[in-house]
Amino acid sequence: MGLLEPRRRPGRAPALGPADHRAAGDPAARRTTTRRADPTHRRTHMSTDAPTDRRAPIRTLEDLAVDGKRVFVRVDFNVPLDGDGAITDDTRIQAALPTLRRLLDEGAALILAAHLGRPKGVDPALSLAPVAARLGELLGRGVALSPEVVGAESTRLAAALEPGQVLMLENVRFEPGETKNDPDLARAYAALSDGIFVNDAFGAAHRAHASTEGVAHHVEQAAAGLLLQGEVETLEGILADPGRPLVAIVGGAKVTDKIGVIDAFLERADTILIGGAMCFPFFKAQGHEVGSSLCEEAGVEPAARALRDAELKGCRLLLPIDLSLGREFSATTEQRDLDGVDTPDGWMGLDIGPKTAAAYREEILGAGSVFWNGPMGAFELEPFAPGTRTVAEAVAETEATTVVGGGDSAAALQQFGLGDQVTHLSTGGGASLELIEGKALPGVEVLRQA
Ligand SMILES: Nc1ncnc2c1ncn2[C@@H]1O[C@H](COP(=O)(O)OP(=O)(O)O)[C@@H](O)[C@H]1O
Ligand SMILES: O=C(OP(=O)(O)O)[C@H](O)COP(=O)(O)O
Repeated sequence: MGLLEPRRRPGRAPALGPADHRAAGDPAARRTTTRRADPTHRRTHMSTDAPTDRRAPIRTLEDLAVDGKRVFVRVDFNVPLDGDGAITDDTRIQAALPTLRRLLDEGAALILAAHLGRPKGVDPALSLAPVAARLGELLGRGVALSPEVVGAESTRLAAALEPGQVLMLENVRFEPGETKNDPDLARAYAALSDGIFVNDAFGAAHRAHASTEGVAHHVEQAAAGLLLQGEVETLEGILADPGRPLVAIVGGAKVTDKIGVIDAFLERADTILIGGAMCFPFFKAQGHEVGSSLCEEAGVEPAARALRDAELKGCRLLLPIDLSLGREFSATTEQRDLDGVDTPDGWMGLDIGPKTAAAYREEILGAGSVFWNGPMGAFELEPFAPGTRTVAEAVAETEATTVVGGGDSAAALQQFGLGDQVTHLSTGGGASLELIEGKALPGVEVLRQA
């Protein structure tokens, strides 16, 4: 995703859907094992190797005393802007409101820190001014913006704060020490507060930066905000104790970026549904023709290994059985359906076909829990949106617990007007994937109780 592009909810007895019957009798379904999803099935290793089992709990707002205190709050307000610098999607600002309102209601004054884009030094186009203005509207109170990140002016403005007031610092990435996790900068952040740090920036929790990780070492109290806490609990929950069957849908463009996620789900999921350009390295590994489809060469070997691992681990890894083809990556390109997956020369697969979409829909409707990351095709091109739309509608419709891991799948859900019909729509793309992979997120680890 581009820097300023959009960032982008009980289980039922899972009946075997028609897709199971069709696929079980149909070698073209390319499932690598024939084991059926069994709702009573719990892998024994589930309880032993969930990535977070051994970690201490995270400190939360319950652990803080903020009345009459100035609190340094890190939020992820990395929102998309249009060419005129106007915010086109304020989801991330809205998502932080419960934390901010609660701290204000408890008598705190807030010093907010956030990044926008990836500036190299000060860049007026990436000022947080429009964000401060929008936050002020949403909170119904003024939000002052310091013209700098740290320095005499920020110190003066922070010192003058009364309970209930909000000060936003300029884009923390205007300071070169931010992304280097410079301890002096981290100390300067802490000094603006009364020794209290709240991290609610889940989308940036995979970054060990001065305002996400470093500052926590220089305050007396550090805790997770409600958003970060909810994100971590939900994502860890779907790994540790998912409703069965657990169906993971992995799409998008690059296997190499998401092989860690596929590996994590090979250990835990009952079924993995592969879509998007992600399927072509799998097809290549199986000896199929991919035509001029986007097929990441470096993904072929990991895909072959994932196919072998799926057999070994008894995870159903399903690949498309039909495709929607175009001549080129364009909304106006010549289009045809392919019943099968051997893509002819001069054509590229730009979406899963209707049979695949219908089969994936049945898997999702029969799931106890669903995790989705990555679109099923080039959904931003209307002719190639139907596969992603069918999956999005099934994710919205299923009674399963549904977790969508940010990024383009979250954008797709919003595009189809279904963003509010899932159990959990993550505000973090990279952060949610790293957490699912079992990686430690620095911005979360630093909040664990000693
Ligand atoms: N078959 C395909 N061919 C080309 N591009 C595709 C195809 N399927 C999906 N894509 C592209 O993949 C991109 C999203 O991939 P990715 O960044 O991996 O997803 P996410 O942001 O959800 O992690 C979209 O821009 C979409 O156009
Ligand atoms: O938008 C973000 O990440 P995401 O695109 O992975 O959801 C976060 O604000 C982190 O931004 P960064 O990837 O510039 O550190």
